[in-house]
Amino acid sequence: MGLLVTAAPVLRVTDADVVRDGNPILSEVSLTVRAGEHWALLGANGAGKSTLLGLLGALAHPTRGTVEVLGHRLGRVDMRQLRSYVGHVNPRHDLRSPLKVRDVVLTGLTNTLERVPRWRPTPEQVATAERLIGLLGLGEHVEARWPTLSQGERGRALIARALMPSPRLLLLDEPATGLDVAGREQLIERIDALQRTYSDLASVLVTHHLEELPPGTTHVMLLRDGRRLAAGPADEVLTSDQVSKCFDHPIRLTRVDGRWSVRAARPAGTGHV
Ligand SMILES: Nc1ncnc2c1ncn2[C@@H]1O[C@H](COP(=O)(O)OP(=O)(O)OP(=O)(O)O)[C@@H](O)[C@H]1O
Repeated sequence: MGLLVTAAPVLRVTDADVVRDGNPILSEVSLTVRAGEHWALLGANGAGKSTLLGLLGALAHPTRGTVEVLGHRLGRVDMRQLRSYVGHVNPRHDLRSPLKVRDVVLTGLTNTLERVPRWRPTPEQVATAERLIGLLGLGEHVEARWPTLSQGERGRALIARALMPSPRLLLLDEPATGLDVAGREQLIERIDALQRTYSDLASVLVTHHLEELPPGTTHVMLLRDGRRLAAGPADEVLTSDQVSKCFDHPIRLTRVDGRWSVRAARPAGTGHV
């Protein structure tokens, strides 16, 4: 354990800029993520969250500055190979064939949408897939076929898939989008369970909804207009004042039982009696 704490950070972004079509999308963003930390990237629509997640997942290079993923500097390393060590959960998983949940999860080992012809998992790999399916609360759906799953079940199956290669880093891009309240709560419960089970795993979750933050969120970065507004331990960064600045709206933030909730702050004298 001690070794891991002092080892190279899982992610290190230093003064990164991203410019697309001449427009600055990210400016001077720095971020260090260490083993066991669970970060949330928060910001309004268009703040640059997905662009930053793309750098962290070795999907794109910064225009300026440096990005190190698992100790490897982007630009000096085979991006495809590096990506296979990062668990990146993309809710837009364009699987067409009716694979069973177990097989979908096993495609995390080949990093493919479909099962690779003639590739056969070992009994240990099948056991790992089934254990992860259980951890994500899908034990009763091991044999279920992809098209029959609800959106929430698919999302959780994709997290199990991303965990198959035992990544040190898990990236979650708006995992609760489109879920009803039960689906969202089941997702959060399962993310919480996996963060407790894999204590060295680091994660970065992108969202614009503070209600979606798992209670184990340790750190937060607030992005506004492509710039880092604040970053650090969750309880220091998530104040009504800073979140109001981030979303450019007066917001009152509360935390109950580890979960956050927000509502618009009303000017004094306008509340209901
Ligand atoms: N390839 C591109 N060319 C030009 N502009 C782009 C490109 N990609 C993204 N942008 C712009 O960069 C800004 C940040 O986009 P990004 O998707 O990173 O934001 P986001 O915070 O994830 O937003 P959302 O919450 O809406 O998903 C947006 O204004 C977007 O229109």
